[in-house]
Amino acid sequence: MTDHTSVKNFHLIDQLATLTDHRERDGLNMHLAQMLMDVIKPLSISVSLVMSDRNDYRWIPVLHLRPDASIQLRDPLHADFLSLDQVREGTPRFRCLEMNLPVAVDAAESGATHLTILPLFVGGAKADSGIIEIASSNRLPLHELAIVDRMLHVYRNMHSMFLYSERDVLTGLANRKSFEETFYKSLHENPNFYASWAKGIAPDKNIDRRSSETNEHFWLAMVDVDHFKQVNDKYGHQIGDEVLILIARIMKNTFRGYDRVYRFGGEEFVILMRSAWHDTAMATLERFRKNMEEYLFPQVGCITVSIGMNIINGGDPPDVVCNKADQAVYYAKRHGRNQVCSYMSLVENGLIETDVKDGGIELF
Ligand SMILES: Nc1nc2c(ncn2[C@@H]2O[C@H](COP(=O)(O)OP(=O)(O)OP(=O)(O)O)[C@@H](O)[C@H]2O)c(=O)[nH]1
Repeated sequence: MTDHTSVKNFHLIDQLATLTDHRERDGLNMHLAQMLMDVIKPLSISVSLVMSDRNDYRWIPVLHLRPDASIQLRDPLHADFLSLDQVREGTPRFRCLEMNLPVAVDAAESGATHLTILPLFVGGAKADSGIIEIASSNRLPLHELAIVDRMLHVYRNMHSMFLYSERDVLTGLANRKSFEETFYKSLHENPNFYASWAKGIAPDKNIDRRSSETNEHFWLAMVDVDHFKQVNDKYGHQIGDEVLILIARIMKNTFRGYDRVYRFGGEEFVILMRSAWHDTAMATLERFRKNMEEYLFPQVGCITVSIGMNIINGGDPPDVVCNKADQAVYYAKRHGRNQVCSYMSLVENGLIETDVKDGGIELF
């Protein structure tokens, strides 16, 4: 082996080793793209993920890397869903996902450059899938494709390891551990929002009248299943578990693909959602409450939920926002269950007292 070859091999192994240094999923896409840029030296590398809202599947470009290091990073939580390109059958990207294989698009078809499209994960064309696109002057030679394939192999292993640690084992929803990270991320990646959060600006109680679609807010809802102990006591723990799995499914079908749904533990769930208006956030939660009420759970029949919601604003750390939503849940439980209560409205109407200060500022 020549010195040159061993230096190259060492470099490759070093790149892979640093990929496994990551302790969080964030940054993994960028590291993969940088690694491929370094080894293959293409014109550009892009990563796009599939987002879904019920049966509407769209591409969200999350990363674009060129040798001059100009990059673009986007988090699906902030995407304007309807402005994204739809996933269309028959396109090279779709074929790549469908076949789970690399697809080469010649310069004549794609414009000035050759494109090599590879599936980011294995599992076909559905939500949570994605592609990596490599633009090059010439078709990628087989030995380079083999390198990309092996790097993707390591990437996928790392990715599924992170995914496993972020998931609730029973329902497959995100777990409590991943909540805090997303909570802060959602604030950081929305400059207007973060500016007011960092300054500790109190939420505007007229928010439902003043907000516009371009000025969206984040809302947190806590969901607690009503009389769940009775389900366990009457039908057994296994049926109780099945009910929790079905509730998670109803939640996934009710909320939009870019809303985040968590199981905090037991029969408690949390939703982190985006909406410009207090009333539309309430209406979405009301739709979920109704879907629950109308669903007939096998053996058990009807199960209802009590929901408390609150805006994320005014410098509240996650535990304070959760605490306020929890107070609204408590109110719902004490006043008949099977209802959605807004912390803001309850405080405004004098139905509960603000016992939590927001970064030293009294809200109302
Ligand atoms: N099957 C199952 N049950 C669970 C799980 N985690 C917690 N539970 C049960 O959830 C029940 C929660 O009961 P409580 O906190 O008394 O509340 P509840 O019966 O829903 O009553 P309200 O909240 O007042 O409407 C307990 O019986 C727990 O054992 C789980 O993973 N699986």
